[in-house]
Amino acid sequence: MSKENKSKIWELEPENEYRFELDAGTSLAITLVRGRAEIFGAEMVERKPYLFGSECKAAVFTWVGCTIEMSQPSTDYVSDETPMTAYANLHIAFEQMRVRALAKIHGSPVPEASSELASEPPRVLVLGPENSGKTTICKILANYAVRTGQGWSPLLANVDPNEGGWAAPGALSAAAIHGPIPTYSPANPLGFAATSAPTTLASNTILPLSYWYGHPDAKRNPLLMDRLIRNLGVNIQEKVDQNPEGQTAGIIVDTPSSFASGPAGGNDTRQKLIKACIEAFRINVILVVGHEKLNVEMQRGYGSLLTVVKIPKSGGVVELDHGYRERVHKYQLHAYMYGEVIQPPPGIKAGTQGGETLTELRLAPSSTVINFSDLTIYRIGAETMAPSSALPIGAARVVSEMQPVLVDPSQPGSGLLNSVLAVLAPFHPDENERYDEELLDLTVVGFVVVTNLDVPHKKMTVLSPTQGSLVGKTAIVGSYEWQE
Ligand SMILES: Nc1ncnc2c1ncn2[C@@H]1O[C@H](COP(=O)(O)OP(=O)(O)OP(=O)(O)O)[C@@H](O)[C@H]1O
Repeated sequence: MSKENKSKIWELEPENEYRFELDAGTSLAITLVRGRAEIFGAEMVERKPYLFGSECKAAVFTWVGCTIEMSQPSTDYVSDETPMTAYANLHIAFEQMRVRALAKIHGSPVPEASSELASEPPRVLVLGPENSGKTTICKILANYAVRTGQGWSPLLANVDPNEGGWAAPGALSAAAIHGPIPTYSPANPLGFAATSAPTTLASNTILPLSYWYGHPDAKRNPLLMDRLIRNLGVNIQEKVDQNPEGQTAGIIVDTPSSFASGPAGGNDTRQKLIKACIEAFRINVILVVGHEKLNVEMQRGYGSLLTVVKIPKSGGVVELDHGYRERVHKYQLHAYMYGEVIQPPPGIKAGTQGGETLTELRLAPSSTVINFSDLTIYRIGAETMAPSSALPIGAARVVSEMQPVLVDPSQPGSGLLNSVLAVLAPFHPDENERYDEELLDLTVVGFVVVTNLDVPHKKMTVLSPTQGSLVGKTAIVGSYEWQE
């Protein structure tokens, strides 16, 4: 049998979903042969092979029925039980909020609404336990909004540092979504970002705003999480104030699963972080994915101020274990540096990744040797091996959670080798506007990885996706490491 003959045709009934999971090192191509279909809300174009790789797990859903053809997947099945109707109804409710919000700004008659809240742009917080499909729901809702043809560009904010989003894992970020978000690899879960390759843009590139938290677990440094969430909120609010009309599409916020699990009660860390999100993004709708206790807790805490809706979890969501998540972080950093080009499976000649042709997605990072003194590196809050002279005057060895501590690359145990560093935007040019913790409020301009430390010569080698000079720049190191 020729390799081409291994492809398989599936006929999907209306409202059915074809689900698949790929093993490491394999790729898959799916072609829509007839009918209409979508991948997490992004419509497929007929007769175009869509490639998937890097252990992608996803689904092709159809409202009206379709025929799809695919090359050999690892695990696959069709389900006729999906929560898509519930998600579509949510989208319709949000759409009405957008239309009313826009009418209000234009001074046009506002269609009847049951409450004052319903005439505001939807500002949605998605909460749920691990593997409940939160990120996927955010993607579906954003994709349905851009698909309406009304010109909406909803903001998508990712406050789950474990997710990666458009930047490196460890970042919190937000971006305006102008076109459908493709799903083809967990290395780019929220679509193509321009952060690593401003000159090699895919047509549907996203320009995110990012802050660096630096660790996978939101509870490791809740004070820093709180501050960065509020920074994102302030930044977004500035944009809303400049262009209220452009922001009627609203915002959708994806959260870490740790926000959903833990003891109830107002003083709990996760409660504080949920509150930080609600305040920072001026949330008016909370979606709780398949979690009765959390739903009741949110109803009690916020039900009188905003709308709390419990929504079903999809049976298709895959349980992701720790090993998989670590591999995904590697894929993400590799894709950040080199781009990601999925090799088509045997028999497929030309494929697309989320509708983009492959050649545009390959990058060439640069490896540069710099002096230790060229780049100033800090670690936030953690005790480091820095000499006491590097600590702020009067500070004891125990440092506060928010204290930026200078890292000396020449000290043994600096922890810099193979570390991911977030390079920050410059400090305020006016000395009088500077303040102690300004570092925490600077956005990320890019990421580099320390690939070699030459202590005797006080030099280090860094891998960077762009050629830009690092001299005089400031960077933060967290707990992420990467080796090719
Ligand atoms: N209907 C589906 N069919 C197949 N795979 C799916 C489906 N829905 C989600 N998935 C996959 O399941 C995995 C987990 O989903 P997702 O990332 O949305 O969950 P999450 O709740 O955000 O996870 P986390 O615990 O990281 O916060 C992802 O790989 C996603 O692509």
